[in-house]
Formats: sequence, structure tokens, C-alpha cells
Amino acid sequence: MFIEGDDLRARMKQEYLRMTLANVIRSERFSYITDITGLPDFVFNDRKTSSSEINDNNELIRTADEYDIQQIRMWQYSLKSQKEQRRKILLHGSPVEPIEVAVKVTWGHPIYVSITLGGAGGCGKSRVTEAISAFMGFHNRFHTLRSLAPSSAAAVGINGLTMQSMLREGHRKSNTNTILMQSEILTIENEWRNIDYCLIDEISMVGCYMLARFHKITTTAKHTEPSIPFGGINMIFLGDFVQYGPVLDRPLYSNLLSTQDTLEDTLNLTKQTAKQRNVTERDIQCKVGRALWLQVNKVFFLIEQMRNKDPLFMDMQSRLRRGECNDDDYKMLCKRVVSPENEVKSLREAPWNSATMLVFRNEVRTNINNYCVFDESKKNNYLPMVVVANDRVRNVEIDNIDLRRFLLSIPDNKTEGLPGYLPIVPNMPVLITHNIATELHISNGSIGRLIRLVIEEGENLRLDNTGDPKFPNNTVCIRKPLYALVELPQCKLASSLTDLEPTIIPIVPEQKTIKIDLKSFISPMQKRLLNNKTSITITRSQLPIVPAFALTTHKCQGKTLSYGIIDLVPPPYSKPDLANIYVPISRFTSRDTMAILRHFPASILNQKPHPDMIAELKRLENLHRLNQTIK
Ligand SMILES: Nc1ncnc2c1ncn2[C@@H]1O[C@H](COP(=O)(O)OP(=O)(O)OP(=O)(O)O)[C@@H](O)[C@H]1O
Repeated sequence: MFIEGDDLRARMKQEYLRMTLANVIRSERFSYITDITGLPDFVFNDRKTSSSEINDNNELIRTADEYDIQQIRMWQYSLKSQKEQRRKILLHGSPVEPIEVAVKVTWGHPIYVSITLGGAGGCGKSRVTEAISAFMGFHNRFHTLRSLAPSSAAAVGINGLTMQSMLREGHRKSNTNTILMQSEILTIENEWRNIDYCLIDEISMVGCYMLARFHKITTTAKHTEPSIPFGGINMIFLGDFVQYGPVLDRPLYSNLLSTQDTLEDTLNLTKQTAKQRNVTERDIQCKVGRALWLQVNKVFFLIEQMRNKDPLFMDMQSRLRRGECNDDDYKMLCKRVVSPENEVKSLREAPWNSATMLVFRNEVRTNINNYCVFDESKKNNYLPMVVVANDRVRNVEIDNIDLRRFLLSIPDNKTEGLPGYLPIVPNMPVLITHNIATELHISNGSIGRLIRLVIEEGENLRLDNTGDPKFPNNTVCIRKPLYALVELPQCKLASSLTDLEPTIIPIVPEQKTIKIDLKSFISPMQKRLLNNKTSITITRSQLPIVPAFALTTHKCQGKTLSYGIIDLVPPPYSKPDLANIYVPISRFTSRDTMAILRHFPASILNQKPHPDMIAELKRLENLHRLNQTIK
């Protein structure tokens, strides 16, 4: 019975993937792929795949010499030192700014301010952070301001640091140990010594538990009573609760306490509930986080739309936020469905043939990307190429070909951002999947362009039987990349590799230890023999990049897209979430720059926000109104 349920689930997911790909093909996004089963016969202009020809004629791939190896080592050293230098500036201020003695705050008197700046997607909340930084800089107080965000992409957007790096996550082997060591306390004190103001962007992604830990760190740093929120640092929160929420945490709007409760009440409540069974330390910390959030004493909403200048589209989005779209809204969006009868007839021509696709599932994203890469290769008469990850178990290569293929086919969101297969074509857009140097804007979520792949000497480019059976049958597999050159215009590096621009950076392979569940690989009989212990631990080495023709909707939060195609059909077994629809739809400057992949159910436009979110937005709006009346 259980296996049947699992089987049905897998089949429905497969069908969703198949239907989505069929719709991408129907929309004429590809020039050469006309059938989803057509790739194995995808002949590339009869070109042979001898390794000498690949090396001679391929402008994408170059074999490294001694000089390259020496250069990349020097570059990595330079990256590390520039990263440390930039982090120091972000933590302690620029050396050119005269550092004044920090103003002494009289602890015990709650003189701090805690401001929330809300507003719909595109109202310019992130831009306000620039204004605050400029203001602080103008008054020589920049070193007293800290800018943070709960994701590396958002941190890059505000020129700040991630909250996780401030919570000292990743500094310890076990996350469960929350007791700080003496040396850590000294570092924390030092990091926060000058800080009087802290702004946190994308607050919807900060959970109650995270906020409570942040409070603990700042309280430790400033040596204050736990009842003084955030060690008395003046806080500015920016964000929109309708957008994506925290991962594995409770959103700050969760009604874990009555709105009348103060932090002191919570601390007392903590003592009571801790005695009860089934209340974990984490539950208590979540309540502390919620109580801290309720201490916000100033609220402002930005109301002018800065991203979207299309009045009808703007009104539709306002209704979408409340789950109150009408028939006209649905009809308006249906006109953007790619179809010969509608406004966007097909995706064959510019700008649509290079517009980013936004989809819900990682499997869908990976498959569309693979098709885009092979289609592009065919269009430009390049041989299809794939960089194959190097997987090992206890430092030994896996000799079972089926197991190797199974491991390589696992989506990269389950393999720590290291794809099993990385198809490549010159100039393709790429997404960086690791935080290489967030401080220098080279982080998970950064988008660039692939310029070249430099491979190790002795790499024998060949057809390889570990390739995915769905790939073109003359695909060349590359197993030993030395580095990939990626153009990242937003990168803040000062030095370059040899004679290249500083915005063209080498991305080197990374290694990760990953636990993999083999449940869907082995038979029920083998499972019984293994006593249901179906997981193995592998070490994977691969370049931390994936093609970025298509992205999941999570990756577009905070961004403004020039053109894009969105898929609004919810995947099977997915929980309804208003953010899934609101976030991608609110990335555009007008309806005309957005196309919709296929017809979608009207019901998705009427998903109601969570009742706790509605109550929280009402509470914040009341505070906002109150602020308006204060002279
Ligand atoms: N004052 C302004 N003048 C001109 N353009 C602006 C201004 N403020 C914001 N913008 C532009 O509007 C767009 C949206 O701004 P921003 O990303 O700051 O909005 P946001 O409220 O943070 O959106 P989201 O909640 O979706 O992240 C950006 O392209 C930005 O450059």
C-alpha cells in the first residue's frame, strides 16, 4: 500500500515534468528540439568526436598548461585575501572613514528604535538601504551600521553580509550546540563593538528561531539584559511577508503569542512551558523570536510602485496579495499565455528566445536547462558537452554503472548545489550555486555567463557510457575541469586572472560529502536484505554552477527581470503558497515583459494569505497609521 502511494507520487511528478517540457517545446522555445523523446537521435551535423578535433576546434575548451595551474593558485590566494579584507570593511568600516568613538547607550532605558519598512514587491524597499548607507556615510557613521539579509543573494543586493555568518553558523560542527565558547564571545564582541544600527532586508525569510538567535548574539556582544531587544541596537527591518518565508523555521507573523505579551511575559512563560513535556527548546526560542518581533515600535509602508509602471497589472497584483483576484484579472493574465491566438504567439523570436524561464520544481528547471544547452549547441554547430561530476565512496570510484548513473541524475538541490551532469555551451547564462565569496558578490544565486572551460592536462575527452541516456548520443563527457571562466558583471574583485577583466572570474571545482538515499534505486528485496538502511555517503567533486536559462521561482525573489516566462501550473502534491504565484508575477516592469508558459487554473489567483499573516499585516498597518499621526 505504502509502495503504491510512493509509486503514484513519482509517476505524477514524472507526468508533470513531461507535460511542462511538452509545453516548452510547443511554445517553440527550441529551434531543433521538436519532440521530448527526440534527443538521442539529435545528430550534430555529423561531426565526429575525436579528442584532437575537440581540442583544436572548440572555442569553449582549452587544456591547461603549467602557467595556468600556477596562475589559478595565485588567483585563489588573492581571492581569499580580498574576501577577508572586504569582510573586515563590512564588519568594522572602511579604513578611510574616520572612526569616532561609539556613542555610549545608557542601557536599561529602552531608548532604541525598532523600525519595520514594509510594502509590496517593487516599492523600492531595498533601495532605501542604499539611502540609509549613504546617510550614515555622509555623517561619518557608516561604521556604526550593519546591513544583513537571510540569503546570500539578498545580502549581495544590499551590499551586506548574511545573517547566518553573524550567527556563527558553519563555525561549529554541530548546529545543536548553541553554547558560545569564550573565543567566540570575544569575536562577537569585536564584530559588534561599533554597531548602533542594524538593518535586515527580506525579513519575510527570517524566522522566529533565527531572530531569537540573533538577539542572543547581539545581547552577548553588548552585555545587556535579555529583556533589551537586540542588545539595544537600533533595528530597521525591510521586507514583505507575502513573499517567500523562512526555510525550516516559523514565519515572524506566526501567532505564537498574544499581541499583548511582552518579551518579559515570554521569558516568564518560558519558565512555565519548559516544565511541560513535548515543548522543545526550539519551540521556546520561537516564542522569544515572535515576542522580539512584537517589540517593533515604528512601522512605515512604502506605497508608490517603483518597479511596475503598468496600472492594470499593479491593481491585479494588489488583489493577488489579498487572494481577491477577479475574472478580469484572470482574463488579463490568460492573454499572456504563449499561444498563436494571444499576445505572445511563440517564444521563437527575440526577446522571448533568451528570456529567463521561472518554474517551480528543480527537476523541471534542470531538464529545461539541458534542452536549452543542447539546442544552443546544435544552433551554433558545437559538439554537445557535459562536465560529469566525480563521485567516490570512501575514496574509491564507483564501478557499478547503474549506480553511477543514478547518482549523477539526482537534482543538484539534493546534492549541495553540485550537479551530476553540467551541460555546457559557450556564452550560456550560469547560476553560481555556492557562496564562494558573498562579500565580493560571488555567491549562491549570482548569475553570469560562461566564457571558457579550462581542463586538466591529460583529460581524454570522450564519449562516455555514464552519460545520461537522454543526452544526444555524441555527447562528449569532461571529467577533469580545472576551472570555468565566468563573467560576473556585479563581482567586486579588484584583481584579475592574467590579462582578463576583473569581472571574468575562474570558478574551480568544489568537493562535498553528501548523503544519498538509494530507496528509489534498489529493489524492495535488496532493501529488506539491507535491513532498510538504504543510504550511502558519497564525495562529489564538480564545478558549483548550473545553466541559468531556467530558474526556480525562489531564485527570483528580490530581482527585477527585464523579460521572463513563468509557469503557473502548480506541481502535484505541492502545498498551496501565495508566494509561489506572487513572487514571480511581481518581478516585471509591465505585463508586456512577462509571458506565461501554458494555461493555468483560475483558482491559483485566489489563494488566501495565511490568517496569521493577514492579522500581522493589519497590526503593522495600524502602527503605520499611528506613525502618520505623530508630528
Ligand atoms: N527611488 C527610486 N527611483 C527609481 N527607481 C527605483 C527607486 N526605488 C526603486 N527603484 C527601482 O524599482 C525596482 C524595485 O526596487 P527594489 O528592488 O528596491 O524593490 P523592493 O521593494 O525591494 O522589491 P522586492 O520586495 O520585490 O524585493 C528596482 O529596479 C529599482 O531600481
